[in-house]
Amino acid sequence: MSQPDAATEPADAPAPTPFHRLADYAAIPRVGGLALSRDGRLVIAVQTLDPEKKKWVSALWEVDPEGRRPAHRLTRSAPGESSPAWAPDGSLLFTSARPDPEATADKNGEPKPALWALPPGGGEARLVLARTGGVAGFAVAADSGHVAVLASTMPGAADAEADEARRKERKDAGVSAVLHESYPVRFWDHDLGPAVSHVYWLGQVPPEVPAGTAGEPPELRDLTPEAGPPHGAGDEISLSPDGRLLARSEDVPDGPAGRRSRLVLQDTATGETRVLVDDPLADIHGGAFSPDGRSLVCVREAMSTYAEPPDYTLLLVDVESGRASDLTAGFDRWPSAPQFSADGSTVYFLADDDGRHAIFRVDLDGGQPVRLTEDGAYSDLQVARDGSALFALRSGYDSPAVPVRVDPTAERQQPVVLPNPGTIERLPGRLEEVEAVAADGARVQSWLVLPEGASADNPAPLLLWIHGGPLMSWNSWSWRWCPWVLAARGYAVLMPNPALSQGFGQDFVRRGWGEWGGAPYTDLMTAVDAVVERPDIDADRTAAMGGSFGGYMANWVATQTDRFRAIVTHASLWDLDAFTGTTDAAYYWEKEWGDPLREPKRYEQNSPHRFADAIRTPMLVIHGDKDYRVPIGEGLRLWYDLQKRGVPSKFLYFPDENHWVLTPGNTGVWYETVIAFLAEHVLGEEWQRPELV
Ligand SMILES: CC(=O)N[C@@H](C)C(=O)N[C@@H](C)C(=O)O
Repeated sequence: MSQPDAATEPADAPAPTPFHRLADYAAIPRVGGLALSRDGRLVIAVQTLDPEKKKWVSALWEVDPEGRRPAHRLTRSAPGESSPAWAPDGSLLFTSARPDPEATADKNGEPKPALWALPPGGGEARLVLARTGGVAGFAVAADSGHVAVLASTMPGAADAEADEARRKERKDAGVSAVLHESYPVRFWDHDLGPAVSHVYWLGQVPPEVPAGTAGEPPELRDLTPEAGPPHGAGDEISLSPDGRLLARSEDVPDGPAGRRSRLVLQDTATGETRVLVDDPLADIHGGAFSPDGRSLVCVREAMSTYAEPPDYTLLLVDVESGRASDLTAGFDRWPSAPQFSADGSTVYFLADDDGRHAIFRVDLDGGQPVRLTEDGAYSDLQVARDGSALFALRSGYDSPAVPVRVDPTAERQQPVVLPNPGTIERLPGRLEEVEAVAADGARVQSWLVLPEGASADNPAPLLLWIHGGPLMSWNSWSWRWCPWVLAARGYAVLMPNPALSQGFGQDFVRRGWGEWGGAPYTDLMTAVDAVVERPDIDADRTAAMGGSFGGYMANWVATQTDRFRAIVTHASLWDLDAFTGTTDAAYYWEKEWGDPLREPKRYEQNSPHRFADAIRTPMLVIHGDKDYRVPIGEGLRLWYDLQKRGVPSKFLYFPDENHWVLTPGNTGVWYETVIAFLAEHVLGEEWQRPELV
């Protein structure tokens, strides 16, 4: 960030917390990604600012699983390292776009991530595998150490040379066009095709060659030669512990312009493929093998329909017969990320539950899932091989993600936080959990961040933050929407989980299904009504903000009420019909809303653009041009509609950001512009235009 932050003290005075100055905030190390070796070594990925402060770069750090010693850094390079996974011999595999010190000739073009290995005893990392299109991911067999990799490959290219030649041919001819013959054509922020993802068998990681000797590139065998557009072989793979089987979820057509995923199993020696779980009414994904390799646990996501939201359950699948049984029948939450216990008798998984994203355990011999953790949101769950512990990353509104150790037998526990470089010493305020009751009796749970000093004598202005999805919930730390940055500037931030939020049961989702402007909106207002009654909140100085679906809702709020002094809407849906036809996965939305030509009702009832004339509240519109989830047309049309109507408004446009804002500089101006806009309209201060925009 190049700007001192206007909302704080002089640049040389020490700030009370890193949230008071945006430059300090950008410099907080960010933990993401955790891997546990079979002998209990733990590694995390940590992002820090590069020396020019132009990007966050990830490096691998080793963490003491006992929590006695401080974490220490294992890797260092300008492009960074990510996706760590341990091989059974104790070497650490990871991906990195770092240059190969042994390379004799420079291959032209953008450096792409390659597969690297750090030897078991430490020392220099060495290059294992590079591909022109990069290594997009890999899986390691837990016992045998065999490796399979994901790499994007040009159509018809039988080997790496042919792939490279085809890419070069297009480049030399100045061709970037793609001819599509199937739907979809984009994903989040990138085009699909002409190269698609393939799964290659690498086998054992080839031994290191003596320094100065040119080693042969490892031989790869294409396990998915038929992989075709749009998604190729997919991006989720796992290997059986002995490396003999590979499970992956494969994308298949589902009616015209529709897709769903099924689980396929491949013999890694012969390449022979069979469909293991295929359900025309569900997406199947996330397959994980049992320690004996005889079973798989995966997620079944019952597809939504016009009448019903999706629903999730875990399937236990017999690898030999393909017989599947429901492991979480009757569990009214949405399980994800399943993993077997060390002895194969239990499955651990994650699920949203009451404003948390908790770790659960379910035994294979029956019984209901048991919640192991009390507070917080967990990810990257790893099971110790001796069954003694679970390791994971934990975040919440009280902490960004940090590595923790969890007792696999205790219920509703607080985990042990392991020493790491990302722990925050002090937050600029305090966190409360609050609730309100909607007109139909439904409980609406919220998180409330209060700034230091908020009291009846000094009530804090209030920001309503609306989460995206909409099938999500506020429960985990976000660097992009961090309430503490606003708390450091004196605001209270309310983060409610209204109808459609996950973790409150299927009926709570049903309450808002197909009626976004209904219960989800009224629940939010119920949550605000309850909080503004508090003496430490200033009911008169309030604003509403949201991104993505949260942006949709911010727009809807603007059309329904004048109670807020300002609205901030980022990557927002404005005209639901136009959005559905241009988002990257239209079929996802048409299930809920119907075909806009044949069933226009839900579009007409819920599309904010139809009520544009009612908007009086000043609005800050924010959108990234590379957003293919909520295409830029939504932001442009909203902005035009506001300007045409003379609504006081500003448009913060990011020509090269996607659905999120990912670079430190742009993140800085996002916060600066939001803070300046709120200061003008909520605090009544003079408009201070951020210098760099
Ligand atoms: C395919 C799809 O649209 N998935 C949703 C989870 C999604 O991306 N929603 C966006 C609009 C959001 O609110 O985050």
